[in-house]
Amino acid sequence: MNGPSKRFSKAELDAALDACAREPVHSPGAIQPVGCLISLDAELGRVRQVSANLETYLDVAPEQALTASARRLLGGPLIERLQQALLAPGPQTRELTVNLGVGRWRRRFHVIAYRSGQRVVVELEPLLAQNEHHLLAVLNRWLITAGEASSVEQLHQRLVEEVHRLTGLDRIMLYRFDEYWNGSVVAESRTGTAQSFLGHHFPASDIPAQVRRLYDINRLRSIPDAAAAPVPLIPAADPLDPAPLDLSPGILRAVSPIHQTYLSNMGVATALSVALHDDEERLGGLLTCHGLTPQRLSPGVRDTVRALVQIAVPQLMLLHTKAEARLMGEVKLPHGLQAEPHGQLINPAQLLQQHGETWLSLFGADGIALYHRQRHGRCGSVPEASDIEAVIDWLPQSSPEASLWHSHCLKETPLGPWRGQSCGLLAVPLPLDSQSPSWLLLFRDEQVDTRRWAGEPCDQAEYRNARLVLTPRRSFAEWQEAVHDQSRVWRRITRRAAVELADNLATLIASHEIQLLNARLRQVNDRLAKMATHDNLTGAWNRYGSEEAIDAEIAAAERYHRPCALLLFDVDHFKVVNDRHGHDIGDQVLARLAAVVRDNLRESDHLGRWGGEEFLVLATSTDADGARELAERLRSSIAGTDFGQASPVTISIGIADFRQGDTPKTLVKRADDAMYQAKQAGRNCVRYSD
Ligand SMILES: Nc1nc2c(ncn2[C@@H]2O[C@H](COP(=O)(O)OP(=O)(O)OP(=O)(O)O)[C@@H](O)[C@H]2O)c(=O)[nH]1
Repeated sequence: MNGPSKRFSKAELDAALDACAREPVHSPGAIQPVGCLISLDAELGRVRQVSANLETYLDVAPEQALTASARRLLGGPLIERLQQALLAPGPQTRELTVNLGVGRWRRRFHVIAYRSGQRVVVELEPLLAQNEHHLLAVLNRWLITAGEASSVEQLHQRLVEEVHRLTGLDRIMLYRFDEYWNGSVVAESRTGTAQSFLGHHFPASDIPAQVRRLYDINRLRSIPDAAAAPVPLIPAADPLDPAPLDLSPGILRAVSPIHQTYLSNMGVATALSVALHDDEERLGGLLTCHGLTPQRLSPGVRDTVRALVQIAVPQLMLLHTKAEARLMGEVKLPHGLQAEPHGQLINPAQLLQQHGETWLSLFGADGIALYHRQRHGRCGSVPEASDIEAVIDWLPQSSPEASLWHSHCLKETPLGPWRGQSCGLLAVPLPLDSQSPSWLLLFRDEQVDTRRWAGEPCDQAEYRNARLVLTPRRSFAEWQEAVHDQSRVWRRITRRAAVELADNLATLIASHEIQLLNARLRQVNDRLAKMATHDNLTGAWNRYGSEEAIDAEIAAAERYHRPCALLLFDVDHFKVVNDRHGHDIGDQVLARLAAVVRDNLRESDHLGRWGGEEFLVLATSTDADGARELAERLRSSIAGTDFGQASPVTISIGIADFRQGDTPKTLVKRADDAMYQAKQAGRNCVRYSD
């Protein structure tokens, strides 16, 4: 930015701005000449102040009015109506239509009455003979047109066009404030003679804070003739109440000289503005109508303009909410998102590889980084990895409890040194309950913004009586200013969507990590279960697992009357193997033997280690003959296997087939007896228990 002024220091300008901000615009002690004003005491008995032009409207000289009673000046019926109206609860201002005066002075007036401190102010504005029946039709039509607008921009445009048609003024503009109260014209409808201000920026000082506050009190400001000389109040100060009369709620309040000059420099003779407040009652913009020649709008037309705006505002909020909801919908993570290959922690880099580009375009960002568990993923224009670390270190100190941090001018923040080519950052912490915080970081590069100002904003002060005062710009010709080191601002809707995305990411990460934890728990449990039922050396069931399997198989055999057999076998002279070759070789023999046996079994048969060098095979759906065949196959396979230095290795097998009434104990006992017989018979053979 070029700095606040080429000619004045910041301190000088700040002082001038301060003085401007203290100008009592709400109590100028004067009114516009399109009507007259009478200030009464709180009881509506005495007249305390009148506008100097009273005679023009009521044919009563101010001096005479000041000595008269309110009843005498305004008539008993009006005073009684005002008393009733002001006593009843309701809006601050009361509006009535009355006939006042006698003879040729009798006229219809629009009356606005309101309390101002301990006084009652009555503003009278003569009514023009206008047929205003069409106003209701305008409102009815607008209710439909406004409701049909499909975007904020379309509704803005329709509003300025509708007001243009209704008022016939030369230029209707919709003016929106940014966060710093600078304004820009976002929609316009005008006649060919009026200069266009569409897209122009106006500095915050054009509508200073105390003027903005007036719009909070009174949403409508009407200036039928900007050049008209203000009409003072007589006497200038109320002798019984020296507090200046606050005219904020009324319609006639005089225009401040600085504003008069401003409008005249702009070529504006008539101005009408209506405030647009957002759902938090913050002044968000103004609908401003300009006429190039002085024109009076009737109270009915003014009220209709105000009503058009009032109808548009909730519709605008609805459209904003819809746009926001659309964006929120788009930051929802796809259902069943393949976050990471099974069994791995969320990898931010991979997540951004999949979705980074989509998110960049949704948020209008140039770079995005996701930081989680000391790892970060990046996509687009993002500062160096070490700079990201510095940013992450600093962020929690900036506002520890905040749901986000953002800047569109990083150069002016402590992150300046690490910003790289990024000028804007929107940082949202992921709401995860973890020791080290996780962040979603959106970056924007510099956007050299060529701002079209209506008039050069820095040429707004001059020395008067050795004091710097703000002056309205003399020229409203377009003036361009290049704004550097800034990105586009992070709008509220974008900020909300980023918080939503961070929430969604946190949910994804948390559920993924819980799944991971569950998978690990399952693995550990499986291992523990295996350890409880299996033998470590051979992979066969251990004694406990074997017993469980025999129990289950006997129960099934009994229930379904299906055969099963138990083969119990023991390595012959295994002690010799250990003694000769050592225990390790003995172990290897057992492991090899189990593998050979397993190779000879069907899926449904089971191998168990009964103890030491004694094994069993539980052969399901196998009768005595099948068991004999299997036993012989096992025996010969072992005898024919090369066990290296421990060879030859042989086994003796005892077989017992299931008989109705068998228990595990009886079945094992018969198999054990048969195996004993095999040993007795010289080993390396099979015996069947009859
Ligand atoms: N290496 C090793 N040896 C084992 C293991 N379990 C039992 N043994 C050994 O196996 C041998 C069994 O010896 P014995 O009961 O006398 O029977 P055997 O020498 O096989 O003789 P028979 O059964 O009568 O043919 C003992 O020396 C045990 O120490 C084991 O897990 N590893």
